[in-house]
Amino acid sequence: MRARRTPDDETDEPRSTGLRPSRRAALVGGGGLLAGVGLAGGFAAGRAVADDSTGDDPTVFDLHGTHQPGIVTPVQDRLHFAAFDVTTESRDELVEMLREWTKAADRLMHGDSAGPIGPTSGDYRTPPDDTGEAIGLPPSRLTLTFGFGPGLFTDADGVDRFGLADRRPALLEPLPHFPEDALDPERSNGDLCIQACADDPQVAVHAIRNLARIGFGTVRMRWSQLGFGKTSSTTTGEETPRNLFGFKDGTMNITADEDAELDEHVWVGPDDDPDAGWLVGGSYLAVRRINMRIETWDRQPLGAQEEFIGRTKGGGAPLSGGTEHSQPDFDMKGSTGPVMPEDSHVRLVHPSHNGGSRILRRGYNFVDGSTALGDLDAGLFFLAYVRDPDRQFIPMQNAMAKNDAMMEYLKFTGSALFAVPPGTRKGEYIGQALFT
Ligand SMILES: C=CC1=C(C)c2cc3[nH]c(cc4nc(cc5[nH]c(cc1n2)c(C)c5CCC(=O)O)C(CCC(=O)O)=C4C)c(C)c3C=C
Ligand SMILES: [Fe+2]
Repeated sequence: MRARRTPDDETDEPRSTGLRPSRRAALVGGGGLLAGVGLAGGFAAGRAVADDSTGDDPTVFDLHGTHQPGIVTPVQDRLHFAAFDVTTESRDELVEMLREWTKAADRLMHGDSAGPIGPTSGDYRTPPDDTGEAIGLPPSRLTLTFGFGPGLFTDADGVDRFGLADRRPALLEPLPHFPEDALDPERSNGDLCIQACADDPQVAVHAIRNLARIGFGTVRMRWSQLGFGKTSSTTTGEETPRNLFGFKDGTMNITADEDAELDEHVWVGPDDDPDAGWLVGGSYLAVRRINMRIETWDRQPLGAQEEFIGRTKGGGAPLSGGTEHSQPDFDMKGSTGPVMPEDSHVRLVHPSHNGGSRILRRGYNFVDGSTALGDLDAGLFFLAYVRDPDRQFIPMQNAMAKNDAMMEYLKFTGSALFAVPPGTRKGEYIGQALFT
């Protein structure tokens, strides 16, 4: 077994050898696999279901498969999400970058350096092909999920940038401006996106940073968002996580074992869009950066907080009774009206009030420092995978924006929609079917 590399080791290896330093190899057998990264809870979750992790190592997910990782694979606790603008005008350069991203993503998810040389080997006169901050860190269940925004197909003037316009999915339109949106253009939209999730934030940040480095000259990062504390899960049998309002979030999420529900609500089907056959087996990702006015929320009585949500704060049961996973009874009458208030969140977004629609949520809490007024710049970075944004996400968001009592405590500051291609087959590059 290799010992962990330290700066002092560097003189042991001749430079420019092309030896491939593996972050993982540096740890396996070194007694340090789990050390210091707080993985215990995440591991249990990862093992609870048949997941897409590769081989015997539950900390490694496979880039290759029917669907991209990072959608139904068990939700890790940390996020770095990045949206990019494509700056090149060359389709060949764009494709070449996707090839390079594919190779790097595969390496990174295995806990290897982003490039074959690594952060501390190679020619002294050239920049390393990995930035180094993940040396010694395990793969940490890193998943990298890639999406294509509307602007990749046609620009704001309708110009077909890369000969892809006739393959643009009909549903891939920028999200509309919803009532009460207060969007920051610098936190919205983008031609490409990468969702990096991992058990260790440094691993997620390292992945985004290196993919951005590889894309230099072809793409420019438009905005990015860090998240901590998942607000939903895709696995059963684990404690439901909580959002920054203190409520259990993700109780009724679609889980990885619900194959029929995933086919109905998440994966794009073969007959969905004749122009977008390349997207079959993929999905659409709706992104919303939602600031939560937590200081004001914290001054609301417990009973009012529960009425805003429609669930109890402690156990997460519907206000109509039962336990966390009981279905709400929307007809149950209280002394002043329905026990599940007409303007409560779960009533408005429940499938029975949305034509049977469900969505796969994969959001994260965020805190980005504080505002000039002394409030936390905090909230929920909402990520949802859907088969049809027009029928699923948009009506739900509209119902919420117009009628949800919780809106008083929310401010929507970022928004984007991406088409997420299906999984990458071995030997292919991410999204290849779009370009061939
Ligand atoms: C447009 C979709 C949704 C947005 C935006 C949204 C924001 C948001 N949600 C919470 C807190 C909770 N949401 C809960 C359930 C829930 N939320 C949505 C959709 C959006 N939420 C759905 C589809 C559901 C599930 C409904 C169901 O099937 O019953 C819950 C309850 C627990 C749970 O089921 O997950 C909470 C709590 C916040 C704070 C928020 C914006 C910041
Ligand atoms: Fe919600």
